[in-house]
Amino acid sequence: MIEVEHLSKTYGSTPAITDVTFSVEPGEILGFLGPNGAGKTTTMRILAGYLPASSGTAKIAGFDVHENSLAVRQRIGYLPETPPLYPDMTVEGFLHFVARIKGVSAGDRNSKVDAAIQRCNLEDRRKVIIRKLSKGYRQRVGIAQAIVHDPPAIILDEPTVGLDPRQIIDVRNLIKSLAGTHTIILSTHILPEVSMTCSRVAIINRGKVVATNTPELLMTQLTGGSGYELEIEGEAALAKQVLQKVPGVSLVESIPGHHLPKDNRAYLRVISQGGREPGKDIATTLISCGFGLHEMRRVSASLEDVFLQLTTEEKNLATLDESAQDEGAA
Ligand SMILES: Nc1ncnc2c1ncn2[C@@H]1O[C@H](COP(=O)(O)OP(=O)(O)OP(=O)(O)O)[C@@H](O)[C@H]1O
Repeated sequence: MIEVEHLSKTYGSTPAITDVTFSVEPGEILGFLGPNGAGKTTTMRILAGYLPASSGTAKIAGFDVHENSLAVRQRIGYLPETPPLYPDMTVEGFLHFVARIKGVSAGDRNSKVDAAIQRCNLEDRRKVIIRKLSKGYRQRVGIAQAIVHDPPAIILDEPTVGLDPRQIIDVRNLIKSLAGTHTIILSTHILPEVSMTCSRVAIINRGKVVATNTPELLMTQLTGGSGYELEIEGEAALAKQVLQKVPGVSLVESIPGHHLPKDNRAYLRVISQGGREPGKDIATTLISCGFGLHEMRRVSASLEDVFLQLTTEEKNLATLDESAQDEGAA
């Protein structure tokens, strides 16, 4: 439904995205995950037809976003980072207006607006002026305007930013309820958003897609599904340096919330490379370098570990990409 191939965008001489390739199957929710400045908004805007790419192609339902932008706009709903709302209109009035400009016929407008209002739980606010709505409700109106013409594809750019925890849950549930009947691409820098909402994830870093897969398979592939938590005696920074050199170790990080400088203890998480079991070498290296080892246990790696690893290391991670795997299997 959404096919992006070798997409690049340069602002002046600054590359924002480089050779971005991914696809989203019908009914799927793809999480487009990356840190600030990774290139998420740039990609979303190109897909929505608001920004021309410097090179490469993007197609939605078979239509090129650049060459057939009108056909594409009829088939997508787009929620930018800041929802495009008219604050002096009522919710209902605004959705009628959007339905009209999106080409919904006069005869269909009432039923489409009602359906969007119902889907986004806006029944009790339909007559309210938008400027009087809370941020959470405005976001729902933003999603309602994206789906009012019932497009097959929906593009959501950071849909839960600035919402309180309750509103975040509501908006995530709403997005999940749209899957199956819609194809969704959702950009976010928030990890739990991806594991809770998305069936697949593309991780983007510094303008490049560094991995694409289901959240579960990404974790397994990258880490072999395992890591180790350590309680050691000695200086954390030094221990990290030493452990990073152990063969089979991919990432060493401090465990947040554990900081007891008084007794000279450090709490570290070590993530192994896929299929490697460096536990024995970790223990012997620590002991031979004079660290005390008070505890060492195996833990499953989290998506957070994967994300950190992919976005903090300068590695060639192309082998983690599904397409690269397919090629390998062929
Ligand atoms: N209009 C612009 N002119 C010049 N550079 C830009 C412009 N828009 C974005 N950039 C740069 O392109 C890169 C990608 O930005 P983009 O907004 O796409 O990232 P993002 O992943 O959406 O980040 P965030 O989560 O902070 O919104 C950044 O380095 C940014 O500074």
